[in-house]
This record gives sequence, C-alpha cells and structure tokens, in this order.
Amino acid sequence: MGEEAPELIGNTDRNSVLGYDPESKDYSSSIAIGDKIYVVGGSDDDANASISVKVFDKLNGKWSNPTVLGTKPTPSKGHSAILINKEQILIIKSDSSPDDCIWFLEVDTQFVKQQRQLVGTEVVAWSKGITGDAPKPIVISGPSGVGKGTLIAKLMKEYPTTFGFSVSHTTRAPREKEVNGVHYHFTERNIMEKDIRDGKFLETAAVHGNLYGTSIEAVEAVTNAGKRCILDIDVQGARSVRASSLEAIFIFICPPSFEELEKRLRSRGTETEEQVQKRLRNAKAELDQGTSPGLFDHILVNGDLETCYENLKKLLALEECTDVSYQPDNFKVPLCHSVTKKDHKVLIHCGNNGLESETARTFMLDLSLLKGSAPGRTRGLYISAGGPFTENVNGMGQV
Ligand SMILES: Nc1ncnc2c1ncn2[C@@H]1O[C@H](COP(=O)(O)OP(=O)(O)OP(=O)(O)O)[C@@H](O)[C@H]1O
Ligand SMILES: Nc1nc2c(ncn2[C@@H]2O[C@H](COP(=O)(O)O)[C@@H](O)[C@H]2O)c(=O)[nH]1
Repeated sequence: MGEEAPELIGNTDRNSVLGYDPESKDYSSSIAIGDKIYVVGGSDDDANASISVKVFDKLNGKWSNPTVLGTKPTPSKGHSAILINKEQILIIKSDSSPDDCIWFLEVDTQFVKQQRQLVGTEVVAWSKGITGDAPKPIVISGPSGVGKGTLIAKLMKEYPTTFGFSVSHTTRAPREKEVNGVHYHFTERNIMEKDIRDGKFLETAAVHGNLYGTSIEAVEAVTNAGKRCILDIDVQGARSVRASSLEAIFIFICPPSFEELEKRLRSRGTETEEQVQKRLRNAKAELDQGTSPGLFDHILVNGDLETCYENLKKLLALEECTDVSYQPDNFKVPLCHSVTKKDHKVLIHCGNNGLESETARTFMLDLSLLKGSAPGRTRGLYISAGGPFTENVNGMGQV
C-alpha cells in the first residue's frame, strides 16, 4: 500500500468505502475516525483468502500494521464495514453462516486503550457479534483450598456442553495429576512476561509467589465453542476482570471457618508446609477483600459440598436467559448488498441494488442493546427481516 493515503471513494459522508480490484480479487473497506483511517482488507481469491487490518495516520502520512487482538473472523468472499460509534466498526461478512457474519472491529474501546498502553503500538481488537442475551461468563474466586476447583469440576461434569473452563497460564510447577493445556498452560516466567507485554492477557496476577493469568485466547476458545466460560482466578484477578469490558458474574467462595480451610489445604497434600503457610497467610487478606461489598455479586459458603453445589446451580440458573430467537431463519448476507445506519439501527439491503430484485430483502440490525466487547463476544444483537424500513439506500457493497 506504500505511503499513499487510502482513497476514500464513494459515499464518504458515511465514512465507509469499499474498493474492489477484480484482477487481484482483493477488496478493502476504509473507515475514517479522527486522524486515522482503518483499512480492513480481504481477498476473495480462494487460495489466499484472508482478512487484515492496516491503519493510516493522516497526521504523519504513515501506514502501520496494528497489533490485532482477539479471534479474527474467518475470511469471506467480501464484507462491508460501517462505523457505529467512535470506538467500533461493524463488519458484515458476505456469504457467511448466520452465526458468523456480524463482527466488530474495536479501535478505541476501553480494552483497546489499555492494551495500546501496554503494548506501545497501535492496537485493534476483533469481537464476534452474537444475537440475543447470551449468558455471562462466571468468575469464581476464593482462598486456596476452599473448594473452587472441586465445585467447577462438578459443574463441568454435569453440564459438559454448557460450561467451558478458561485454562489459565501459570509459572508454577504442575502437580502430579495436572495436565498441561487442561488444568493450566504451564509456562516459563520469561515467556509469560513477554506474552503479557504483547497484550495476550485479559488479566494477570502474582499469586502465592507465582505468575497466573487468563489469556484472551482462553476465554475466546470457550465462547467460540458456544459454551459459558468459567474462570477460576484469585481476588486480584477478579478485580482486574471487573475493571475490564468482560461482563461477568462474580462469585466468591468462603470456607465455613479458617480451621476448615487449613484442614482442606493440608489434606489435599499438594503443597509443602512452607507453601501451605504462605497460602493461609494470603487467605486472610483474600477473605477480607472477597467479603467486603462491591467486588463480588454473590458469596457462597462451601461447608457441605453438595449443599454449596446446589446453591451454585440455583444461582447460575437465576442468571440464565430465556430461549428466544433473535434472528430470522433466512438471515444470510449475499455478496451484493448495501448497508446504511441510522441511530442504533443498521439496515442491510440484500439483492440487486438492494431494492428491485425479486430476491431483494432487507434486514435490520438493532444495536441498541449491545453488551460486552473484546476480549470476548459482543452480545445483544437483534436482527429482524422484511420491512419496509424507511431508510435511504446509498451505501456500498461488493459489486
Ligand atoms: N465442601 C467440602 N468439604 C470438604 N472438603 C472439600 C470441600 N470442598 C472441597 N474439598 C476438598 O478440599 C480440598 C481443596 O479443594 P480444591 O482443590 O477444590 O480447592 P481450590 O479452592 O480449588 O484450591 P486452589 O485455589 O488452591 O486451587 C480438596 O482436597 C477437596 O477435595
Ligand atoms: N489472577 C489469577 N489467578 C488465578 C488464575 N488461575 C488460577 N488462579 C488462582 O491462583 C490460586 C492458586 O491456584 P493453584 O492452582 O496454584 O492452587 C487460586 O486462587 C486460583 O484461583 C489466573 O489465571 N489468574
């Protein structure tokens, strides 16, 4: 792309332009936000199908390749892009399955700002759009030995297709029965520190003398599998997640007494006496922080295991959403479409010029109830079909 500014052709008042080169089969959409132009490029050449992001800085006339966070959309035959606010670009993939065609490219959300500071480069983040009000991830915290892992294992065993565990990274050594990639991603401190600098983590904390962290990929792997994500993290981690854009439910597990906690930690037999002492010292502070108001939504006492498990299930059922359909059966965006936006509504006009053809259809995306963002999915999309939707059609699309 050289050092030339991207040419904004077409309907520039909507800030969104699609260019297509029939020879190379490359296409790109350019979105101007402030002094930056974001170019989302792709190729519909089957052999080199790809989707990429470049940023042009109008102030210094330079291109940059941003650090791209989050799971990228799979390549499609084409896409259109439209600015929905100063932080997010809506990308609509053509000819993609209904559950994989709405994506958000975040360019200046809270998460992107944080990561930009951390990484020191331009940062963008992908977040897949999903319809309806999908259940929120669950953060489970509590002092070491209280029974978090035991409760989570029971939940995963009873509901294997509903819940998925966010596999953390840690620099601590594996215990006898722990499997790399299942219980933790066991890693070296210098590698983890580099990954932190590269913005790969949603949160990290030094816990009991080791480094622990939830990678963005760990959370996305669970949500991409269509499951509800469970995070087993310490109180510092819960605080970081609370401050992030990952909208979650925060549950703190308490022991019935400090003596019982000590007994469980010792009887597990996985730590040396010195480590047990350290964990018990830290438990005092964690119990203080965990039970003070503000951070956790729910506190459960793990006295009798079965009672606590039943209470946990009840609590999660309370937070479940009802099963309602949020998109029409025939939702699929063809190559030939145009997109316009008014307030919180985006109209996708499909078919020849979006109007005249017999197969022409219009879909309306309602963005007013969007929740969450990268890292993770953007929930709360509502899609309806038909119309008439009285919006002037003069957008762009693959031709
Ligand atoms: N309600 C309970 N009553 C008695 N023992 C329990 C109960 N819940 C868990 N345990 C036992 O306590 C020990 C610690 O449990 P677990 O490993 O699940 O704790 P944890 O909170 O995940 O600890 P860590 O934070 O160190 O990973 C285990 O041996 C487990 O079998
Ligand atoms: N902040 C984070 N804390 C984490 C993460 N993964 C686990 N943990 C917490 O660490 C302690 C100790 O765990 P152990 O397996 O060594 O006993 C415990 O409280 C976990 O909840 C993480 O990714 N981030």
